[in-house]
Amino acid sequence: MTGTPPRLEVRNLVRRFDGRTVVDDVSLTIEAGQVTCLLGPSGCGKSTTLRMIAGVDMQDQGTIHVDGKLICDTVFRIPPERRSIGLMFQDFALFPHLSVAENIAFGLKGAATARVDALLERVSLSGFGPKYPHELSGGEQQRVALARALAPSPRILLMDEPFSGLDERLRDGIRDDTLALLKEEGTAVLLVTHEPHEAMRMADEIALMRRGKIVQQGAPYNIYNAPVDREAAAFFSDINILRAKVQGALTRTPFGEFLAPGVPDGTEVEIVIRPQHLKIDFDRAGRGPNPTPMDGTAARATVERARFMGRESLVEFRMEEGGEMLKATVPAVFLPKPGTVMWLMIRRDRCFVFPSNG
Ligand SMILES: Nc1ncnc2c1ncn2[C@@H]1O[C@H](COP(=O)(O)OP(=O)(O)OP(=O)(O)O)[C@@H](O)[C@H]1O
Repeated sequence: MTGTPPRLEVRNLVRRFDGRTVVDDVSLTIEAGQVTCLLGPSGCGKSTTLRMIAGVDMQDQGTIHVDGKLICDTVFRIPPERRSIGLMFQDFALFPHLSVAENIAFGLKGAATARVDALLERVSLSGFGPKYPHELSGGEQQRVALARALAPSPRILLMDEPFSGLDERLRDGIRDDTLALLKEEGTAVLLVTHEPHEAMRMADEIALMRRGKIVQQGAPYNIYNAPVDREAAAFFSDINILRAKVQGALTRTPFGEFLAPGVPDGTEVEIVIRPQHLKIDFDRAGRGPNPTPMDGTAARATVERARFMGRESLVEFRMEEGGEMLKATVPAVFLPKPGTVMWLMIRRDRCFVFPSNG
């Protein structure tokens, strides 16, 4: 790799309000042309992190660098308007008394017409320049806000829940269009969201945040398929949990043994299984499918409930051994009658074993 510094580098940011640590030692780097999603539940400190990077709030500890240059520590501080950082918020915050063209030109110096026209065309709003924000639909306002944020070609764009004000059915299309434009512009983007689906759709990298800390960071595939703990797994989908005790670095379940290396004997562990990783097979006169190394042992279970969810069916089973309830999703119409005996297997490579949190 070349020695080019990252576009944005945040090191060890801490922010306290009334003695409570709301952002707790957050570090992040974002490269040019990369979209990073700061993902976490409401109140975990995402917006506060963004506000410090924007310069509208100040950290109690830590540093922020852009292209290797210090823009803020606890003593030195470049004001927000000189950071070359663009902002886009949930409510779009367009100036109501300015036309669309004036809104987009707002952060530009000198002759701006060519850039405004090019951006209007790029967001499919050619001819909308003289209109006013109140004359636009939510989706059109979003595109104007995006064009305005990108007009001065900021080094970094910070986006705080930029799609949450939009009609659910329009959101995915708008997300895709927005992503395409962000990639063309080559800006480094930090996007705050509480929606895993949005992060999976938009992000090159996800930083998963919880109670002020980044608990895991990586490509969406890795975050989904190698979660650091049960909470991280549960943030992305419904999960099933099987509890079992460890004996000799192994734990026994109805689905066979699982490795639990380094876990002391007698410790309770949780085996986490996503509903789509349960495989269902029919009972053949009391016999089930033969075990494979990938799927391990099959276990008998009885259907308790089956519901059609539109894209998939959700089937709830009670395990014969142990009596635990497990949910399975099937990508089709599959509605077995309650009481039906079936066999379940699990994708062993997609299960996670974590020490029990009690
Ligand atoms: N100026 C402030 N004074 C006191 N407490 C604050 C202030 N700003 C934020 N907080 C608190 O800090 C915590 C984190 O807030 P923040 O807005 O960063 O979370 P968030 O993850 O962005 O959540 P949301 O998505 O709900 O906005 C919250 O408990 C909030 O009440």
